[in-house]
Amino acid sequence: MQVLTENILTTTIRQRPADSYKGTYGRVTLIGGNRNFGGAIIMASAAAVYAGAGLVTTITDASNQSSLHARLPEAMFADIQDFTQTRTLIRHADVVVLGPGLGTDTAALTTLKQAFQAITPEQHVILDGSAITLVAEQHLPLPQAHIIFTPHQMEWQRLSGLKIAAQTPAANKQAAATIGGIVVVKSHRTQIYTPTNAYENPLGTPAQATGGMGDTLAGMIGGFVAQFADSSAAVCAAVYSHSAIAELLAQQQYVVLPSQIITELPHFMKVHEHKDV
Ligand SMILES: NC(=O)C1=CN([C@@H]2O[C@H](COP(=O)(O)OP(=O)(O)OC[C@H]3O[C@@H](n4cnc5c(N)ncnc54)[C@H](O)[C@@H]3O)[C@@H](O)[C@H]2O)[C@@H](O)CC1
Ligand SMILES: Nc1ncnc2c1ncn2[C@@H]1O[C@H](COP(=O)(O)OP(=O)(O)O)[C@@H](O)[C@H]1O
Ligand SMILES: [Mg+2]
Repeated sequence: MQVLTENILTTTIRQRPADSYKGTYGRVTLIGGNRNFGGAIIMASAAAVYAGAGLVTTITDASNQSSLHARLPEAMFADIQDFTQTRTLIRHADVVVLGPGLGTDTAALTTLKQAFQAITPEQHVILDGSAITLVAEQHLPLPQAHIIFTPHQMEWQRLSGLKIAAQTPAANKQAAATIGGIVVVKSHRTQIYTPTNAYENPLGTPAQATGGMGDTLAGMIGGFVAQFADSSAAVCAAVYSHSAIAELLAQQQYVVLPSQIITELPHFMKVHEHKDV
């Protein structure tokens, strides 16, 4: 298990080329947020925008539209019940983030199945929260794509069948290889399993133990993967940045809110971008 260092930031976060436009930095489509969990998809969407994704579209319950736009006018909105539009928006995306606040009822399951049908093999798909629970409980076949799972330990138990106490690095590595893709097993010391390597994030603080912290990470991963070519490095850099910002804020705060991490992200990325000398 390789322990991540600050090096992952400077090797991954590149200086923006002058000759570029929003299309250069990727289209991210996020799907989630039922009537009760609108905050989850808003935080994930904001994290993707603040991480630097070029274009962000949020597909969510119609009841979340005005809060999304009040909070994040940079994001476009689509109604989660409009499957034709959802299919088109997925087709046009480079990265799809599926699951924050989606819920696990019949409507959520239908949305997830429709989304899976629209996904194409070259796309990067981040499966988080409810999407992982539904895949595990409904034994859903996964679409062909570059899939990144971001389970917390209970979601990882549902997906891998490994009880939390049995989630050792060796067992996790084997389960991740069987499932395929990249797996981010979130805990107070998050581990990342890629097809070729395993990494441990040495950072993180209990000040992060608050609802929405994982939704925020899922959106950050979406934003990083949309911009940086090496997707394993992009995932590692997003995980490291999320915890590093939290640790910085926790020097002065008892609890760190997900939205504070989002606000701090553009400055943090500027400080740690690769400098051409
Ligand atoms: N503001 C919002 O709208 C929020 C929406 N959320 C959404 O709510 C849905 C359900 O997610 P939840 O994770 O709350 O519910 P889950 O039922 O999936 O998981 C929580 C359960 O897992 C257990 N658990 C064991 N180890 C854990 C660990 N290391 N981390 C977290 N839980 C652990 C908890 O004790 C609890 O019983 C997701 O779609 C999520 O995105 C949550 O993110 C909370 C905030
Ligand atoms: N004690 C802790 N130390 C370090 N990181 C933590 C701690 N508690 C939670 N986190 C981090 O917060 C996030 C929680 O994710 P998750 O449970 O999916 O949150 P939510 O679904 O509420 O957004 C993960 O990135 C996890 O690593
Ligand atoms: Mg979560």
